[in-house]
Amino acid sequence: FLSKPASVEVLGYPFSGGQPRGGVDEGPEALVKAGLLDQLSALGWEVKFNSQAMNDVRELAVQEHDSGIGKMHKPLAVSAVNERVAADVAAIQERGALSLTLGGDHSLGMGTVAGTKRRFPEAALIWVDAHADINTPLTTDSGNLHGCPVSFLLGLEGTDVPPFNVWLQPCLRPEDIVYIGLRDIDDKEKRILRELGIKVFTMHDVDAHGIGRVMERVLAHVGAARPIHLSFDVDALDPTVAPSTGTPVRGGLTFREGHYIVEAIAETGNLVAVDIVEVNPALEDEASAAQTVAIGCSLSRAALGETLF
Ligand SMILES: N[C@@H](CSCCS(N)(=O)=O)C(=O)O
Ligand SMILES: [Mn+2]
Ligand SMILES: [Mn+2]
Ligand SMILES: [Mn+2]
Repeated sequence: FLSKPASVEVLGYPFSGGQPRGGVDEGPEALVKAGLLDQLSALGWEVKFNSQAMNDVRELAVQEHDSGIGKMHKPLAVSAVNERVAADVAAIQERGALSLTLGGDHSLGMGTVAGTKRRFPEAALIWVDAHADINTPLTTDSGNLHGCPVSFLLGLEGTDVPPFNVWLQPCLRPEDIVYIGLRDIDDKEKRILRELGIKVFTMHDVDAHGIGRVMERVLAHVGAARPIHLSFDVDALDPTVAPSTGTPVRGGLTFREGHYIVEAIAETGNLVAVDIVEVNPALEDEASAAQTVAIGCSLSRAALGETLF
């Protein structure tokens, strides 16, 4: 699906409005400072970094009178930022490049996936996460919109609200999405997942079958000839592996399981978009932050084809 020679356009969105913890907006800068762009060039990719988008989002993130609509926190900021994200990602893919989005919190998935779906309506979505991020404005308890992007993409009840519905139309079908790594799902989210028959591989499945078999099943569900959007929340990894993230949950993916997921997807040659989100360099100690940033870089390299041999 990508024109050759392969070029990757990197978007860094310093956005934290989908959740309450400061620092996740420092994720993009930390990943770039760690040398990610040079690392991707070293893999042979033509790399472009959109620093203008990074600065624009800092402004879009500040919205007046952004007190919640219903229970939602900062809906105006989340909507304004993601409207821009969708346009940026779609434009990158119109140019035949792969889009790599560095977060920032996972509410950015609303924009990145909407952008991919404009260019590739048939795209599949692989959501690697400890959480399902499928709460709606009506089911959320926290009001944090980083727990809701998938419901907006599906157009579930309660998501057809301004300002989101000004720019976002439902663009994802339940059969388009596959989850890997789930282990902290709210009761109302479980009901949604079951009612929609969404494909879910929890940590229990990873334990039972091993990551190799799980990926065979994930890719069989996706199908061999479909563009793939990978949205990777680093909290899918075990907190001992990626400690600096806002909502850590014990019992996560090992370093190798996380990388194998990405390697197996990269191997298909069908990857058109990657999100690496929820890296929060302000959390825990400096060593933990450096470790988490380094893993964000290595997952990005794996997505762009870096292999062990
Ligand atoms: N389900 C919870 C937690 S959501 C965690 C969001 S993320 N993007 O996975 O960190 C909620 O809705 O607040
Ligand atoms: Mn998430
Ligand atoms: Mn998560
Ligand atoms: Mn999180």
